[in-house]
Amino acid sequence: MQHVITDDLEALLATLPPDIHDAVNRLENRSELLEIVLDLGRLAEGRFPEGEVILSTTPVTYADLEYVVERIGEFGDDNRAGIERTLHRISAMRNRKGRVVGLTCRIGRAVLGSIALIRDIVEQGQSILILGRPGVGKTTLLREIARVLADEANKRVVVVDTSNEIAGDGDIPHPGIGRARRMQVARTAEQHAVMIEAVENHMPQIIVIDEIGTELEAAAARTIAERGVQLVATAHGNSLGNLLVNPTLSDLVGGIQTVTLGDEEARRRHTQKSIQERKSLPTFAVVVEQQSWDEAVVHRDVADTVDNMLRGQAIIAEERTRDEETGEVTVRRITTGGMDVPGWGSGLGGPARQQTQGFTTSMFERSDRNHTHLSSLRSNGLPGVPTVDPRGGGERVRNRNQTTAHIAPQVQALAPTGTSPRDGEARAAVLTQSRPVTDITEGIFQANEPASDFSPPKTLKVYPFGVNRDRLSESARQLGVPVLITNNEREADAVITLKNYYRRQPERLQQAEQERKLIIILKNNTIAQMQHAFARIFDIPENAIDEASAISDRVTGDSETEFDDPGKQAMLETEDAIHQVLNKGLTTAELAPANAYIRRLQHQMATRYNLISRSRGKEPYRRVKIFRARD
Ligand SMILES: Nc1ncnc2c1ncn2[C@@H]1O[C@H](COP(=O)(O)OP(=O)(O)OP(=O)(O)O)[C@@H](O)[C@H]1O
Repeated sequence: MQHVITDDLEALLATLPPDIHDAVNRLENRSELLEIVLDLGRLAEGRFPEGEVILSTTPVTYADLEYVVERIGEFGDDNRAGIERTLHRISAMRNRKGRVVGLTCRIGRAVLGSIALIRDIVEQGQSILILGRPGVGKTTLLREIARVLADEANKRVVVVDTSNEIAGDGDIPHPGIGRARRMQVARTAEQHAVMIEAVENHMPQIIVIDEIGTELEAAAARTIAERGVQLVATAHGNSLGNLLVNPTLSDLVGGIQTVTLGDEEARRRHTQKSIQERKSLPTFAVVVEQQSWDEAVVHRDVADTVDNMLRGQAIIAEERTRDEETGEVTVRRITTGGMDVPGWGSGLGGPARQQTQGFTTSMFERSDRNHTHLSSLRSNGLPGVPTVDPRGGGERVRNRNQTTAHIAPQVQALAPTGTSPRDGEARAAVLTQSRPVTDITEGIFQANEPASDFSPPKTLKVYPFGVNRDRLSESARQLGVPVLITNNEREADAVITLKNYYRRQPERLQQAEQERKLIIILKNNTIAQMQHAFARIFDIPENAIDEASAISDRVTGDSETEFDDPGKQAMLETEDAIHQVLNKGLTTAELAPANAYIRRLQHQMATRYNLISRSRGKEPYRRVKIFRARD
């Protein structure tokens, strides 16, 4: 599709002194004009992607500058102003007394179709960070992403619009953001607070934000991502590499820490004792380095790329180019330095590039291990859940309280494929159905289907219900399985939940069962359990899991104890109950008994969602009940 551009250029020209206005009107390539620059005592200039043109014959005067200032909106504390209902941005330079001595008038445009380059990634639901030099078109791309997600993907999108640049000046957002909602920010310094407010008050599925630039904003971004909301944002910096070494913002891509290895470990790794490692999971799973309107380099797995960068290994990225004439997007895999990946495509038994609906795309394998795995998936067809033990009979699975629950004979578990002490009882069982749901402890099943008939799609879309999303994505990433975590229960192929939730609220999963989705039940929120479940589904050997778990645990600091934390569990349950009341038509929800401290947190959370809450009963059974506020 060719781009459709709305630029309301006339509205900006009307604010300029008449001679400059006329000079712009005489330009042939006005539709490519980026900025008009007025500096006191100099000739006015027009900036194009290719260079500048002169727009006046006499130097700019104070009167010229005042002419413009009188016709535009008020300047904010960031020295930026706009023109109501347009996307233009006018930035001022002032002398030491505050008087305007220079103006940069940027022509804002809504460019429909500019998302083409990364549309597939945006729709996958991962958080995306867009980098690029000033003026490369980041805000324009962000605006189009907001519109497409709101209007075409029907998502609840909130734009946190610090300088009113994404949705334009004035209180009514520019149609360039479609149905996305916009929150204005009174003072730039409050951007981080508005980001959090957006999540707490307006239930967005996606938050769009221009220019994450401070530590507080980076921290707010992490909080938002941890709440399972997709973030699409821009930040200063041209590349993932320079963001990583920027102390203020490196947390966005996982951050760096120095660790000291023991002598033995250093010898084994052939490294020095003091090495640099990624500190945490990146807030943004994907980084897009925008190079121009039609070119970008995409890092689809930021965690992996950062790990490789820190180990001094070559990194592999995708270079995406959009053909201006045909609109077709081409994807090339490149290594550091922009070289094609040698041999890519040749050894995989498939074409190097694939053409789908005008989109030329490659296969997205990552490391060698995953590479092998995915290519074996291709040659053998996707494996279904591994074969059920032919001997039949029941299987005893220990539940949380170390008692044993008997699963009906139709519900069969796989013979264990290894006996690593790490997984022990956590090993996921693969179950067939025809059982009262309350009999289930942990396992994977699909309603009314023999387990062996289940064949996951090429990418398994998983909807987490009470399960920690970060750990889920980290476990899939480390195992190298094609799992996408979605916020949309309907589009999911599988629902992953905890035994506790499943026991207490099976009705939540009834819809998923009716739609014959795969249901994965974990005993608790640990990476080890998640990996075992995925391993079962994707037929991954045990040693790969143990290796991957060891890495994940080191990176995330994961441990059973941390996730058995009753406080965290209680708050997850509260969030879930609130979700039920707000979205599922329940009028009340009663929470499990909890101590006074947790009850206080539960009341606070309910208040943030404008719900009423009361404590009921006597200790130790005192519990919080949440009600929908009367309309
Ligand atoms: N795809 C496009 N087609 C036509 N014009 C575009 C396109 N993308 C951006 N522009 C124009 O390029 C200029 C710079 O774009 P934009 O403001 O989005 O850049 P930016 O990277 O956000 O800049 P900054 O970092 O300074 O905020 C604007 O005039 C915008 O209208």
